[in-house]
Amino acid sequence: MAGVAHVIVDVRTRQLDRPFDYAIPPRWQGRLAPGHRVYVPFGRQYCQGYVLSIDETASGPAKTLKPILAVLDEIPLFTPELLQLHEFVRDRTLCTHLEALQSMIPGAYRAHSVRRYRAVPGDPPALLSAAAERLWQELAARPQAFEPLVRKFGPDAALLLELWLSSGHVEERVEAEDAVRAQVVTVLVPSADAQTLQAAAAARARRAKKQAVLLTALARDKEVRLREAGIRPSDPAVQALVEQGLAVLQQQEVYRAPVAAALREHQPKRELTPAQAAALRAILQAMAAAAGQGVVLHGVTGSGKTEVYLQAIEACLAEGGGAIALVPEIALTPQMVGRFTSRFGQRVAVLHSGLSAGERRDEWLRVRRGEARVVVGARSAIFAPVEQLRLVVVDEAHESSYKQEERPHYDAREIAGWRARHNHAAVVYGSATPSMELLHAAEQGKLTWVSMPFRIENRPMPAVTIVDMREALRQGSRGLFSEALIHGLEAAVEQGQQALLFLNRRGYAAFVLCRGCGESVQCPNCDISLTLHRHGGEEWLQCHYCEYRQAVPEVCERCGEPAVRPFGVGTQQVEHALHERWPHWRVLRMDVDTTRRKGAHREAVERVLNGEVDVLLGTQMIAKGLDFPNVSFVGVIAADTMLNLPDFRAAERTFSLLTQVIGRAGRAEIAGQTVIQTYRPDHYAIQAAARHDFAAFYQTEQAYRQAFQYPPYCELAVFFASHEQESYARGAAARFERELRRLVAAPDAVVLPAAPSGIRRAKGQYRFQVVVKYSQWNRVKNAFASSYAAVSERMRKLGGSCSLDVNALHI
Ligand SMILES: Nc1ncnc2c1ncn2[C@@H]1O[C@H](COP(=O)(O)OP(=O)(O)OP(=O)(O)O)[C@@H](O)[C@H]1O
Ligand SMILES: [Zn+2]
Ligand SMILES: [Zn+2]
Repeated sequence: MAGVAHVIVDVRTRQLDRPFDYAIPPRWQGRLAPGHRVYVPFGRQYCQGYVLSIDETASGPAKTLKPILAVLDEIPLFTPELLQLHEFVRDRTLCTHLEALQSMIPGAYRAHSVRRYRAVPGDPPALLSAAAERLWQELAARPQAFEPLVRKFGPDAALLLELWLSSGHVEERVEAEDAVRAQVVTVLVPSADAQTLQAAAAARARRAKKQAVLLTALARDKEVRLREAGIRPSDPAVQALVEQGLAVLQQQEVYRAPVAAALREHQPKRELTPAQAAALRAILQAMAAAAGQGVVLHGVTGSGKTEVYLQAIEACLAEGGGAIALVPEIALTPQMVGRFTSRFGQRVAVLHSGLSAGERRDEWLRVRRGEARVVVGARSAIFAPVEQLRLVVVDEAHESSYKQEERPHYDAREIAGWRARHNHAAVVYGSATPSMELLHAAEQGKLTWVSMPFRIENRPMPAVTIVDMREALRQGSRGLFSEALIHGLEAAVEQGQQALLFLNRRGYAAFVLCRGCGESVQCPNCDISLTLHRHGGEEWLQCHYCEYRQAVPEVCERCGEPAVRPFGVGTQQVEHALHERWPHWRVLRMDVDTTRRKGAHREAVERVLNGEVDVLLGTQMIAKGLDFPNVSFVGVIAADTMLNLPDFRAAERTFSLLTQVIGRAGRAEIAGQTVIQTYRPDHYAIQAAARHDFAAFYQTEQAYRQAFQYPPYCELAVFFASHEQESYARGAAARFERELRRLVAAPDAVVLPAAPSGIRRAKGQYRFQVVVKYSQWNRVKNAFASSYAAVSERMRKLGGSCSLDVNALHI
């Protein structure tokens, strides 16, 4: 009886998207389990693979099967739950086994192969040169990997190794090595009891002081981490203790601790307000029901949602359960992470893209080993291997960053629902502006709706003034700041409070335009205008899509007029205008351009909290989730930038973003004032946000979505084809459309005609798309899968690429 493992190999081709059979070598039998990561031969190469299932009883043909070469981890990386979940992800997003599996684990767990050489005991080969002699000595000492040998001895080493391999003097082994491995430290541990150690220490107190110190430390702490103690393993004192049998040297694994992104903000546990207590009760009930129930927590900005999450998780831990809390792009929410880590300490693991690969690996491993029971993280943390999961919290549940834009196109909110059902747990979707989808699901009775309609201590919502910029323009004002905005800023800063200025566009100006002929300067690779940047005395044009840069032309490239002028305002321009007008104010700008460096975001938040900033100016990243008690004024420079995007969610996004940014004002003792500048003061999204009137916005928006059949009244799928040549991209989209129309029809699906994407060309690739509206994924998924297969492979051979985003947020 041999046993066969069904393995998904790490080779990226759609045709290989099935398990392959491998023989389980005798020494792994009974130990190998589904979810284990293994190392296998495949074709003429070696690669890592994931065991999907095992057939212990299989025999016969197993003889001819290739064997598993190694098992890469002590425990299977994938729990049985995650293996099941990968099937769901595959089914829901039409991705491959490999894509689904790899999206669940940290990138550090990607092994590559290392070839290692070992001298075969016995007579050495003829050593004809000094170099050969040295190489042989090196190999005789211990096995060596190929790359370092060649680096050390030059290309001749490769020839010699070939020669010795064929003469049988050297053996070769292929081993797997992870991209990022465990961090190990050398520790000295006692091999005698405390009494013996103390006696030995006393005996050496005079003659061998260093040994005595080490022995005392060993008796007390049971180990000495040598690097921390500033002692080398080769130190004579260490060696002496080892030789005398009093201690041994060991390699010990240590976790890398991620601290960079979190703020040490300790917040004591609070007495809940009645609204918070009611919300907590609803969550605990959902947990107790053990039926995978979902709760929408609709709490206005500053209503104290975080405290409710923290206490729900505490209850969950008290019952021995685990929890996952998702936050959007965690690097942007250092306060949230800080509140979790200061409340739960070592029981929390933090997982997000701001960590180094090593930190992420170690945090993940702490979860897998059951040492951390609470996970706080961004989108992919929804796959954290938390066992006995009782609660999933999705904070700011309306955020589009929960949807993965690349393959596999999963939505973490949906995965949260799956995991809650699978574990008989509960899921909470918290937001000040729940999405239309959440509202719809609640109306259909699929989710429970809980409201916290007031701020903590009944603090008032900020007062909002809408400024009609058309009016200001008519009255001859050309400045960036209206009278009301200037007044609000000055009032706040003069009273020692802080102000926040929001503008959703980075750079200096939106684009440059020739006044002679009306032409703007376009990116050569993309179908969009270049953005003007001005910083540190320099000026350049930059593409926000592909990062292409060029100088600002002095004359128009089309008509030759020296009339190229900037249009549209960006954050750099606002920063400049603030400096001009109020030179003594301390202004901090926060956008993608100022926060690229690791930790930059946390530092900025800290500076605001420490009162080192008068005006915080920035894009989306200052609009959400931050809790600054001293901010009394919020100004929105231009509310229309988001409204004008060609997206059916533009109104919802505007409403949500304005509500969030207004909500940053007046969160503590001081009352909040806000000013919104806009060219469309009557738009329902702006009006509703200004009046804090959720119901009004939702009613209008719902009617519109229903009339035009947009989500939540259907789902959208977008097929994308891109190619350097326009005709290929168009052709692939047309073919997909044709295939799909052949297989599905209304009412199951409405297939819209193939058309160029919003940005027709990006990064040198033409892009065409097909949008499909459907209502039940199960009724259309097979048609999608086969239409996609009919197009994608051919497109890949032509040097282009395709993608299919189902349950898409945008078109
Ligand atoms: N029960 C309580 N008593 C006193 N203060 C509280 C209580 N609960 C929360 N707070 C404080 O109220 C403030 C706002 O809470 P929190 O940041 O959780 O708001 P939120 O609901 O998440 O709002 P937003 O959606 O705007 O992020 C915080 O400073 C928090 O410490
Ligand atoms: Zn011109
Ligand atoms: Zn570009």
